Amino acid sequence: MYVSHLSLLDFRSYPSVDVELEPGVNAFVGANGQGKTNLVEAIGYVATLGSHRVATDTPLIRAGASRAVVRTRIVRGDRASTVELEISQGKTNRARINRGQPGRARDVLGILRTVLFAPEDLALVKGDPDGRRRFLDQLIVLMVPRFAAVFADYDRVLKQRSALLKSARAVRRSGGPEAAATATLDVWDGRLVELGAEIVSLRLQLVEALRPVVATAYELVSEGKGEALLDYKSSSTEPVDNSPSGGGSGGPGLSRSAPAPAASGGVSAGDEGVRTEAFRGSGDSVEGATSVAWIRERMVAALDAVRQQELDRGVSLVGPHRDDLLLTLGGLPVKGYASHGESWSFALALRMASFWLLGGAAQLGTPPPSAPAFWDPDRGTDADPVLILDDVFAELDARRRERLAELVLPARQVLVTAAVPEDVPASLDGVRFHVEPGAVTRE
Ligand SMILES: Nc1ncnc2c1ncn2[C@@H]1O[C@H](COP(=O)(O)OP(=O)(O)OP(=O)(O)O)[C@@H](O)[C@H]1O
Repeated sequence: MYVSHLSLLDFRSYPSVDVELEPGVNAFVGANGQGKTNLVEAIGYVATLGSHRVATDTPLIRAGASRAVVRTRIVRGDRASTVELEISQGKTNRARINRGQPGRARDVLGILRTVLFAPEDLALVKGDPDGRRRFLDQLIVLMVPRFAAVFADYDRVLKQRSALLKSARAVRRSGGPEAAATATLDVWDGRLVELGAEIVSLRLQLVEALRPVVATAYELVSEGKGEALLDYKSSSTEPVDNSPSGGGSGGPGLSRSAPAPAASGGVSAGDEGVRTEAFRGSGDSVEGATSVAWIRERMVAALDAVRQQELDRGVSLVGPHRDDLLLTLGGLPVKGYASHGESWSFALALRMASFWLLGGAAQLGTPPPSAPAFWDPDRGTDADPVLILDDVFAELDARRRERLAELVLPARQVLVTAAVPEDVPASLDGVRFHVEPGAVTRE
């Protein structure tokens, strides 16, 4: 697929702009702060309904305006769709597809797929677990848009449950009775487990599918220096982390998980908890430990074990919001051990692997990787995502620049931003645009 037209109204620094794009490479070049990232951020927003730079929508609306509009034309095979998104201050965002009636923004998910590389990706490997959870969840929604509702429901339940825990703590501190709050807590626990187990299961399946692809991508990006491994660490089966940010190394408080059921091929979660690494290369044995029913069981037990701690602290300690994607290189954690260059290569490998998994591998002429079990990929119909490389080449040395350029070149469409023309590798030949405040001119 590719984006053939982008039109912005009051989005970031643009009062109004129209850009015709081509399949292949489109490079946006201009000095710092001219609005290059704003353009690709808008395209990424149409695919994910989120920005790679900010967590809320307000900064996306031009200062002084009350709403922003992003309109794109997306070509897939011999079909074209128009998607128009209205981002409003203090109101629900709306979407129009093919100039139809305005509807829910969420309905546009799945029409455009993008994989975006940006300097912010370094935080994906070096930062808090939150970014890595978002990486997994965003990829799941790109594959199966309807799961966006599961994530949204989980967030809502988590908020309600956490508020309840806080008020129970306050009642208790003032010497009041806790019984009413804990009875309501049981109801929220049911919803938390139901939705949480589904999310953990999806993530485990995705990690399983990503693992070999990330290893290959890392080998290609770094030219074979070290083995890149992924592993999923679940708070539902691991000891609870008592640190304020959560998701770090385990601390005391929760008994170790029981072995997986016989249906899982006898794989013991044991000291490893639900660590997908335990299932590497073990064929169908991963199914038992990724089954929603099995995870649900573990989550119920984990919640039971931490109930008192949760009431003491007023915080939800178990569930996918406390999990992490563990990244290791040559047996050592990336965070805290890997060099700057190695961390960068790992981040690039995660994005490259996402691109291949979403269908980009077809362009490379290599066999497509195995899809996660929850996804039935629609390969072969121009499904490969649009690749966005935002300010990435300036961060890489000459060899890795060429390496990355080689890998992305076969993609159906690549959008590149760079402050100076020399930052775009010569092999990425295509259309160039000059960007200056409020205007984008094709060269
Ligand atoms: N909501 C907004 N309203 C008005 N201007 C905004 C808004 N958000 C960002 N800007 C402006 O947009 C500009 C940044 O644009 P952008 O991040 O696209 O720059 P860039 O060309 O990618 O720069 P660099 O090369 O430094 O990464 C800044 O001048 C910033 O003040």
